[in-house]
Amino acid sequence: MDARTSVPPPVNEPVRGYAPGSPERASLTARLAELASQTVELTADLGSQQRLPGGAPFEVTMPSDHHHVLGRSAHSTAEDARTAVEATRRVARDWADTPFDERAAIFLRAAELLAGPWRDTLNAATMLGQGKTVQQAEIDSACELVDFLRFNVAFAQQIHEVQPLSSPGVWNRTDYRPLDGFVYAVTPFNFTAIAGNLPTAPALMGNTVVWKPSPTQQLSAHHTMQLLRAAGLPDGVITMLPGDGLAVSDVVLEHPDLAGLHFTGSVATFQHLWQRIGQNIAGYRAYPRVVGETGGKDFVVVHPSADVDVARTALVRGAFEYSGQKCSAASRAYIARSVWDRLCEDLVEQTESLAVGDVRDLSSFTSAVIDQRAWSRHRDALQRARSSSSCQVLAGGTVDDSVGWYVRPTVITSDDPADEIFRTEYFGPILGVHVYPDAGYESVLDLVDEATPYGLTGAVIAEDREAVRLAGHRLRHAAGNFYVNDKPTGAVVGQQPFGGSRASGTNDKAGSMWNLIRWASPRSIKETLLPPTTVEYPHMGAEPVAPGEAE
Ligand SMILES: NC(=O)c1ccc[n+]([C@@H]2O[C@H](COP(=O)([O-])OP(=O)(O)OC[C@H]3O[C@@H](n4cnc5c(N)ncnc54)[C@H](O)[C@@H]3O)[C@@H](O)[C@H]2O)c1
Ligand SMILES: N[C@@H](CCC=O)C(=O)O
Repeated sequence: MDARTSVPPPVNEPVRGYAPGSPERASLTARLAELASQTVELTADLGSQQRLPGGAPFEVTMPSDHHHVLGRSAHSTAEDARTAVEATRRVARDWADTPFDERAAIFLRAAELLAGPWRDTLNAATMLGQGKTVQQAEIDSACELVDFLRFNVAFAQQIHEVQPLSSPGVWNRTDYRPLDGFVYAVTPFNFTAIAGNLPTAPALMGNTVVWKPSPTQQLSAHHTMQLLRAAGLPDGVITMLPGDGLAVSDVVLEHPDLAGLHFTGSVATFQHLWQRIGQNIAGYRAYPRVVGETGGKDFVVVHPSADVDVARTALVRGAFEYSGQKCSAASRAYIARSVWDRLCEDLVEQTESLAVGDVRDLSSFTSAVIDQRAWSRHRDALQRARSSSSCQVLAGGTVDDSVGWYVRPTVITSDDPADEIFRTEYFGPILGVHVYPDAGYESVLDLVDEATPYGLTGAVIAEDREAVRLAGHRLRHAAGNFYVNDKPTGAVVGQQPFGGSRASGTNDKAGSMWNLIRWASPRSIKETLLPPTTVEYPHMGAEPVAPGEAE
């Protein structure tokens, strides 16, 4: 149990604008040029040693210029995984015994370093390596990660403050122990903040962590690890294994000390990892906690009363920022006929005019998709849509891989609400639109609810209060993050705790105390201050003798 002081009240990190002529733009541009001119060795972090893993090599390239190599790494082998697990196990007890305040101070320092001197490095690495524009990098690798680091400390303190009642003569306490083993954090390519949060949240709660980032996020993962070290994170508390994770999972998921999986990525990968844990369930010392946030097919419902400009902005930003590579991206829209008649032309024109280009050109609205696999998936989806009699490509629809993995922001309408554009998570810049008759609002809400197995994010655009209420009610389980008159993306830590249910995940809400509690195993302690010294209870005594009654 830790003695506790109070932690600094968290505030959200302000988003910088990077306007032409601003000092932040000059300093970021210089760092972009530096990182772009280097080829970094992207090592594994195995506690006391940082070295390349022993498996097949791979390169991290720029999505917007795929001939440009930013870093070289290698896939981690089973032997690397064993070394990483042993490194975390060696320090587990010391870390668990480190007072909360001291653990918290490391992550608070990391937040300040990132908000200040490390900001350009993480932003530049995220822009170059993951194809984010400056705005998208800033809200992710700077602000959201700073927020996770700051707010989690405050949430952890809130958890520690939840203590039981004590009756007279007794002192009851809850000891928020770390889990009885290590946590496996497996993270996606698309958010540097998520990749940073998944290992640090369990570590803050006193756990040690084996972190397996996505190969396409390895450049910013490398810098995140360096940042944590600069903030004072001891060797082995978080170990990091680059690569595809196949050999790593063979070791980690079979290890008796596996105490938790903290995952974000696709449904298929999550279900595969959970199945493997299930298969080995009798082989663990304690039942592993499984937390996973996965895919989405996120909706925007536009009511006849909607403001057309609000709808257009929510659709374009929601669907095409970061080329739709957010689990929260708007990828299916249901638009009332009367609104569509006024919206269609502007939506198409605005989509066609979006600047799509190299992330180093700060005037780009968005850039390329992450890699060849994503690019091919979009090429095939667009070919299918073009040849389908029920689909009409209204904007975009073209791809180009000559320099980068480019897919133009695309709007496709279909009369068939069962078409795959309304059901499949392409994870890219394709927005499916279904136009419904104005009188069909209630039935369209049922359609939205039932069309996909997901339940991540969604939005309703309406001026009519009853329409908003109805959507909120009918779509209660269709989205874990529900937006009214806004895009369905851009959740802010501490303001809109993030996560969905159904196929979209376990809904443990990253950036909230509900997530952190999953990384604690509470122990109830009862201390009796004046303990009893006799066995008998009052009911066992002899009946009192009535006055005058013979004994
Ligand atoms: N709900 C959310 O909060 C959220 C946030 C971001 C991304 N996502 C989802 O993530 C997906 C996109 O990310 P992605 O392409 O990186 O997902 P992915 O499932 O392909 O990969 C996720 C991670 O799993 C790893 N992985 C795959 N197989 C593995 C194995 N056998 N053992 C160990 N690791 C393994 C990958 O290398 C990567 O690190 C989309 O479906 C998106 O919706 C969800
Ligand atoms: N939290 C992010 C999405 C994360 C998924 O990729 C948002 O709200 O847009």
